[in-house]
Amino acid sequence: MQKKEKGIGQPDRILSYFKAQWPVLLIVTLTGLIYNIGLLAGPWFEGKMAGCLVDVLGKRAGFSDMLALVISYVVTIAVVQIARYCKRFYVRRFANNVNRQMKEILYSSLVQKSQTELEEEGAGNVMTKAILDVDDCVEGMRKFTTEIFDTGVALIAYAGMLLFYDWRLALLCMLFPPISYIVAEKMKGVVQRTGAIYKEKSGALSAATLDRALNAITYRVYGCEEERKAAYERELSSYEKAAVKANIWSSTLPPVYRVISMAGVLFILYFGSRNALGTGWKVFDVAAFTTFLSCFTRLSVKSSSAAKLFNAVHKAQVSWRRIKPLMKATPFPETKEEAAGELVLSHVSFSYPGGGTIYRDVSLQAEPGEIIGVTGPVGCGKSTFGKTFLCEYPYEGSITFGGRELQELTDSERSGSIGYLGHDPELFDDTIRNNILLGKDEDPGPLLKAVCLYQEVEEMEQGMDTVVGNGGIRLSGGQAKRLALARTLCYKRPVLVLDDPFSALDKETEKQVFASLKKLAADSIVILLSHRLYLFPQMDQVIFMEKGRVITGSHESVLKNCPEYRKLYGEQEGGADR
Ligand SMILES: Nc1ncnc2c1ncn2[C@@H]1O[C@H](COP(=O)(O)OP(=O)(O)OP(=O)(O)O)[C@@H](O)[C@H]1O
Repeated sequence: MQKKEKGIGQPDRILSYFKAQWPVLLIVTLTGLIYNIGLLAGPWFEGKMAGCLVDVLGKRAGFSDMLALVISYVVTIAVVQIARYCKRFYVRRFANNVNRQMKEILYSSLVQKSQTELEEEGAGNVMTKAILDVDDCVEGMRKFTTEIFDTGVALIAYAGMLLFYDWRLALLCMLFPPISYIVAEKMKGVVQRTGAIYKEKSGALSAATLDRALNAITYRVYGCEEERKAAYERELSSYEKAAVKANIWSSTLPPVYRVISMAGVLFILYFGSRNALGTGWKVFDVAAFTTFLSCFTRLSVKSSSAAKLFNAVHKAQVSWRRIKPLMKATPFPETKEEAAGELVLSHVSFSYPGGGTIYRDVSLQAEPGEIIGVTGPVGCGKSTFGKTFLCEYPYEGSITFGGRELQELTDSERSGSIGYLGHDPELFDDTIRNNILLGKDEDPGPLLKAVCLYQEVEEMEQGMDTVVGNGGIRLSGGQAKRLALARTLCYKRPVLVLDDPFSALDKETEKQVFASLKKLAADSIVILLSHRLYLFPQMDQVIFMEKGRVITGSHESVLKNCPEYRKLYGEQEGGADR
């Protein structure tokens, strides 16, 4: 059993994730407030110290006054920094928790999509894209949670302090940061456009470089090297021009925005000095003047981070919109005791819509613990037979499991009863651990041992946290197959259909994995589709398929009654081993 979607009322609403994490967010709020209010102490102390320095020089205060101020300043800054550390720690924890919860829900929803849907969309791709979207979405939530304090609260606090000292001067100089936003917003188009052109040119140059490298010999042999070189030079020079343009816009504009945002300093210098001289709107001493100036400088620096916040939120919204339809409260189908039972096939025939019969009249009975080996020549319909249990297309005859007709079960009931491992391992761009556990909270070690992958994973630099790439691209074929088998065993069902899970394994590994399978799936019915036959003597039943004809029985009886099976078995090394 898993602890899934605990505390997530409506997983398709982003607020639910914030609500579920309220204790962590409470700590974030408290430490965030301490940190941000504490930040005000910086300018305040700086002002006080400047004032004290003037007093010390004018002999109105002693060195001990300054020392007391400095010590209080250091202590306050230390407290503020500790609060900042705690806040960041808990924001990270919030993000990790939400990421895990979202992925659990996502995995659960993807696992229950029909095999056809997944195949159409490319299961590995769907998962990889959705996982990246979850990461972006959570990153946006994390930035929002961080920035709401680091930027939002800090801005309010600084603005409050400025208004407190001199509201007219505050309003006047606070006009400039919004002007810098507006200018930045107006210029965004140019920056994005030149950036996009640069990326495009960079892609073209990479393609041209690769082309020259891969086809170097061909170009030389056919004497078109010079021509290719000239074309390459053209790509290179247009890339350089685009890079310079993009860099000019992206690197020169931020200082301009900063200057606009800081323009209020000129007003502070003019009107603040008048205040200090006693001829302005308010009366400032040196401390108040310094505090005001320092506060405004920080406000204007902070205000530039507001753009970061908007960008993060916008990106998160886009990702959320894409994954929202998948974020449904569909708990993983659990294997129920009462679901275990006998599998009975009675006169089952199958043809794809509009096509001829792939196999006909299969009848058999199987008890939990039995392994049924399905084989036959290439293209005989093994995979089709395996997929019949997924009920993507209607079959003729009857297949009952635990007394219930398979095609009358709901999707969720069926996926709770039938586990399926297809030809394609369907791995997604996540860690080995996540590819197996799909959000479950347990140790994947025993499963990796069962599929003889533990040692290899241990030797990888990141171990179980190695990211395998989309479709398991960074693994060998055999590793990918075993990883997918580990996942299937992690989500064991009463009936397990495994389509050639050992095809990329050597004989010795296959034997070991088969032994583990027998042990781990001792209470399931396993339907094992395979080309290789040397393990077939260990099967409880054998199904041999050829040209629509199906022969069932024990290995010995099929061997005796079916010359084609005998021939196939004899041709394989396993036959000789016997
Ligand atoms: N979705 C489909 N629609 C129509 N025909 C299909 C479909 N899938 C498979 N077939 C056909 O069904 C027949 C059996 O294919 P299947 O993949 O089940 O055989 P197989 O024994 O698993 O093949 P292999 O030995 O290559 O693994 C083939 O003639 C194939 O063209």
